[in-house]
Amino acid sequence: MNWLRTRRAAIEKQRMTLELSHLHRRYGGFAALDDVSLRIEPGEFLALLGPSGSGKTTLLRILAGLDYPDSGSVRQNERDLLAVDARERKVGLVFQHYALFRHLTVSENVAFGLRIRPRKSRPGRAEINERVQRLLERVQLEDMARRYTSQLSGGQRQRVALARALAVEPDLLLLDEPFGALDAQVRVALRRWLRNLHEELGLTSVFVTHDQEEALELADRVAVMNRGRIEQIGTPEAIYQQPATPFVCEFIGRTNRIPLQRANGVLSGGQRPLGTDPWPGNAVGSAIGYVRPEHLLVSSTPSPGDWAAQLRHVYLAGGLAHLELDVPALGQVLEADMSSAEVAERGLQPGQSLGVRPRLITAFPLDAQGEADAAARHVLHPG
Ligand SMILES: Nc1ncnc2c1ncn2[C@@H]1O[C@H](COP(=O)(O)OP(=O)(O)OP(=O)(O)O)[C@@H](O)[C@H]1O
Repeated sequence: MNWLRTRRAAIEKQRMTLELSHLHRRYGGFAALDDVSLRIEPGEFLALLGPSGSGKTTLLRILAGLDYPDSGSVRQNERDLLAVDARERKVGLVFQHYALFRHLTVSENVAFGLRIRPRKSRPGRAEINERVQRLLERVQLEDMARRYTSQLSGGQRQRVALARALAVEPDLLLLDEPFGALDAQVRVALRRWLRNLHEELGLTSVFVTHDQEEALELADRVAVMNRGRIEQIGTPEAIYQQPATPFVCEFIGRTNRIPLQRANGVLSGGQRPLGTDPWPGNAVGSAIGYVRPEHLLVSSTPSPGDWAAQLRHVYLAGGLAHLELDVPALGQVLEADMSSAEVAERGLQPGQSLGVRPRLITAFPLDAQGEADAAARHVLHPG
C-alpha cells in the first residue's frame, strides 16, 4: 500500500495535463485527423468513440509516439511531447490483440517493459521481480506467473497485457479496444475492473472504443470522433442528453430522424405544429429533428395534437419494450420505448390505433443543399 501512496503522490505532483492542438494527419489524400484539439486532464478517463476509420487509433498512436502529426502540437504541461522519444514518454499501451510474447511466461511478459528500458533507467533484477510480483497481484494473476500466455483465457491475457503496460509506471495509459476480442460478459466485468484500477492508481487513461455502451459507462468524458474530427466532447450524460450535431444524435443511443418544415414562423412535422420557428431569417425552409424513443409519448386515446399511429410490433427486451409505430402523416415508422409492465397494463397489441407525440426534439435547420447547420441546433419541447 506504501507503493500505492508513493505512486499517487508522484502523479499528484506531476499534474500532467496534455494539450493537443490543431493536429492534422494525412495518409495520401486522406485526412485521418483533421484539426483535432483536445485537453486531457490529470487523472481523467477519456474515451475516444467513433465509427471505424474515424481517426481514434491514429490519435492514440500519436500520443504513444508511434506516429507523428503533419502539423499541430502535443504538450505535456509545458513540454513538447512530440520531441520526446516513444521509449521515454512513460506511456503504457494495451491493444486489442494481446501482443504478448508466446514464448515467455506471464511474469516474463510483464517484466519485458522493464528489461528493455535504457540502462540508466532500468531497475535491477531483484526490483524487477518484486515489481512483477506486485503487478500480478494487482491484476489478480499471481497464481499464473509461470504459465505461458497460450495457457490463459482471453480475459486473463488482457490482464497480463495491462500489467505489462503498468510495469513502466506510466503517466499515461493508452488502451486501444482492449476488450474488443472478448465475449460480452467478460468484457463488462473487465471494464469495471479497469475503471477501479484507474482510480486506485490515479492514472490518466485514454481508451479507444467503437462500443458506445462501454464508453458511456467507463469514461469521465467521451470524445465522439467522425471523419478525423471531434464532433463533440463531454461527459457521458451530456453526450447522450445534449447531442451537439446530427452525427452525434444518430451515433449515440437510438433515435428517430424526422423531417420538419418551417413556414410562417412555425416549425411543424407531419402537418402538426411543434413550436415557433427558432431560426429567424428565411421564412420558409426545412429542418431535421431527432427524437429519442423514450421521448415519444404514446397514448391509447389520441388527442388532436397527436400524430395518428398504428402499432406494428412490440419487441420485449426484458424490463423495456420497443414499440414500432407506423405514422402515415410522417410516412415513416417511429420507435418508442415504454416499460414492459406498462405495455401489459395497457394491453397494447399490434394493429391497434394509437396517438404519438414528441416531448423533446433536437432540431437543426437545413440549407438549400440539404446540409444541417450544427451550430444552429435548437431543442424543442412541444406541448
Ligand atoms: N498507415 C496508414 N496508411 C494509410 N492509411 C491509414 C494508415 N493508418 C490509418 N489509415 C487510415 O486513416 C483512417 C483512420 O484510421 P484509424 O485507424 O485512426 O481509425 P479508427 O477510428 O481507429 O478505426 P477502427 O475503429 O477501425 O480501428 C482510416 O481511414 C485508415 O484507413
